[in-house]
Amino acid sequence: MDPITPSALQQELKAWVQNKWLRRLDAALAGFMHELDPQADAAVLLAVALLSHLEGRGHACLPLAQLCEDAPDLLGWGAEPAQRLAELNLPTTPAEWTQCLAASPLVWQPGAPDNHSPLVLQGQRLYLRRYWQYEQRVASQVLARVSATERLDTLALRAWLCRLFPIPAAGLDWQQLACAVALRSRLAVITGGPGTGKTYTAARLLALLFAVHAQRQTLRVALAAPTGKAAARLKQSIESALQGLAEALAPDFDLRELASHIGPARTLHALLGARPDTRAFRADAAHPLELDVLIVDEASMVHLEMMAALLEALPPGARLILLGDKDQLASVEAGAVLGDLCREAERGGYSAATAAFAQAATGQVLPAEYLQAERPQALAQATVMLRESRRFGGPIGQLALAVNRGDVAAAQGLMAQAEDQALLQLPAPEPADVLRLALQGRPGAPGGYASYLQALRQRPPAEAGLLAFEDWARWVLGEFERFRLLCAVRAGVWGTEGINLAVERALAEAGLLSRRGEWYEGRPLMVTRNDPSVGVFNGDIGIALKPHKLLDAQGLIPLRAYFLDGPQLRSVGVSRLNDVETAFAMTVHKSQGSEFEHTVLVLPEQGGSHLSRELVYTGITRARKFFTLVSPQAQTFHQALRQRTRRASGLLDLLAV
Ligand SMILES: Nc1ncnc2c1ncn2[C@@H]1O[C@H](COP(=O)(O)OP(=O)(O)OP(=O)(O)O)[C@@H](O)[C@H]1O
Repeated sequence: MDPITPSALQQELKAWVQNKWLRRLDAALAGFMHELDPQADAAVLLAVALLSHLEGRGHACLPLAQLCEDAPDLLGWGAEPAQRLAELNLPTTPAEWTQCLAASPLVWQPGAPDNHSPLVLQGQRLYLRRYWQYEQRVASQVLARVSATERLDTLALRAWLCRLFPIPAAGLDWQQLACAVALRSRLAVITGGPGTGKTYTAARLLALLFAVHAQRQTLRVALAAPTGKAAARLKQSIESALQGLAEALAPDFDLRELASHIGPARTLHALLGARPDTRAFRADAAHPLELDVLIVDEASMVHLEMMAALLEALPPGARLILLGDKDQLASVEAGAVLGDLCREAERGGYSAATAAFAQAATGQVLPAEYLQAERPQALAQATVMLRESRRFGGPIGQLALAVNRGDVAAAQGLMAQAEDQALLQLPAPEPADVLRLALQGRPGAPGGYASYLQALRQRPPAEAGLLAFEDWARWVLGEFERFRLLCAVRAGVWGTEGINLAVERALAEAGLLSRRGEWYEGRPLMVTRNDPSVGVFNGDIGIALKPHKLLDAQGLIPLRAYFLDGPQLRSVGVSRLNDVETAFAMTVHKSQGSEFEHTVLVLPEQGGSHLSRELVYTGITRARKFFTLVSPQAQTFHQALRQRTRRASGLLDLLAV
């Protein structure tokens, strides 16, 4: 049978869009490439559509070997689209694919004269040129930063470390090792599960940097995170940790005074200077950030494009310290940079030189299992995984570990231990059970949204003044953060859309909210798009409240959305908010960087490629005290645990030096 023609392929792609196997954008991109090259082979056009589809699913490239090996798995497709793909009679081996792509004028292969074509074929990976460039930039920046190691006075370093870690750890002290290792290079990656002390370690590292820096008074330090909430949390934790360390470092220097110069923690968008309607930031290689040390928390949420922009905007001499949990979900956007950077973190992979340095600086001997005699990688020498959780060792921590291992039996066993109220799996749940959880909580974990609704009703009288109003607003926002419904998906009765509507209705019917139209006092909201002109960023969570005594021309009080950044309250008139959603229920993706006393994870009835072990792990690790699993079908939970997310990327290969 002859291969499909380009025009027949366009018809086929249209049908795939109608069947929702592809996005409209994916077929349109293939059409655009056909216009650029009217002679284009159908296989090349199909590769473009699949590449675009994969980019929409978070992959940085189309890995041809994987496409030939297991297309349904890679594309997240069921049997029918996979069958239709096979019937197109197009290349079936990576060699056939690369031959066909390499012959196309739409494709450039590094090493050949650059024809500025929109696609790049690097080995057996096809990229949109933009993503190929991001990967190249990230890899070259990372390697340059980890390769330039500083010579340090290990004796002095050891003395400082003893003061910063006065209590010897029971086993290997990875936190101390992380401080020592991170001090050597201009990029350090510190990963670990929740409560393993990433921020605790970063604060000590910062104190160490002040200690060893010749001009500590002028050291410019900045803190940032992908979301406003995570940034505020980082600032608070670092600040209080530095306060606590001041005694240990006095009288050599005044850490409190140095810490007071650290500016506010910002979102990465704000730090880099996001501009409306453009991908470019104000800060870039030509206009670098004015700082010497940058600590970025929740780095698992930093996507490839953002990481490339961040690394480029950092002056070559500045240090970057990335903190994050490598096992968490990656960002919605393409790339899983932290996961790629930490792929070998569990094994250590330290060279003999790093081990000798670590021993000299900390007195600890790295066990042989963490050493790599042959070809140790440069990045591994600047990466440390923290392994002991300080506040997460209980049942929730054990459940997170079981999920991370994909151990369904252990996870089910933990949730079945009825005597432990921290964990619960609702048996055969109905949508009404989710409403009950939202209104009342559950045995062992009472409350739900009741406490925030109670706070809402206790607004101080206007005469009590602005400060009383602000305290109340902080209280309402704080109470709201105690409980959250997290969904794996958006659509359907078990998705955020269905649950938000149902909860709003149930609370109104119970007389707990008076809901008139879209905006009502007490509406919890999440910002879904950055809007620097208004000062709100994707992922910000707020609550609509009547402000303190501000009447408009009609004598009405227009609602404002209030947000809490640490202790800081900020507000925006709701009419200025264009992209917001109600936030009684939010997706697990959007919950990253937040923690709630009681977290309820709601899975959909049907499994699918959107469910993964990383998603369940991320949901569980959002819970501080109580976790409830709502899985309408038991096998959905099992399927999720069996499915690991591996995003296609060439970063691992580029970094393997
Ligand atoms: N070595 C240590 N000794 C005493 N307390 C510690 C130590 N390491 C961490 N902690 C404490 O454990 C708690 C968790 O630490 P931290 O917040 O730094 O963890 P984290 O990994 O940043 O957590 P998250 O993933 O939630 O951001 C904090 O209260 C911290 O002070």
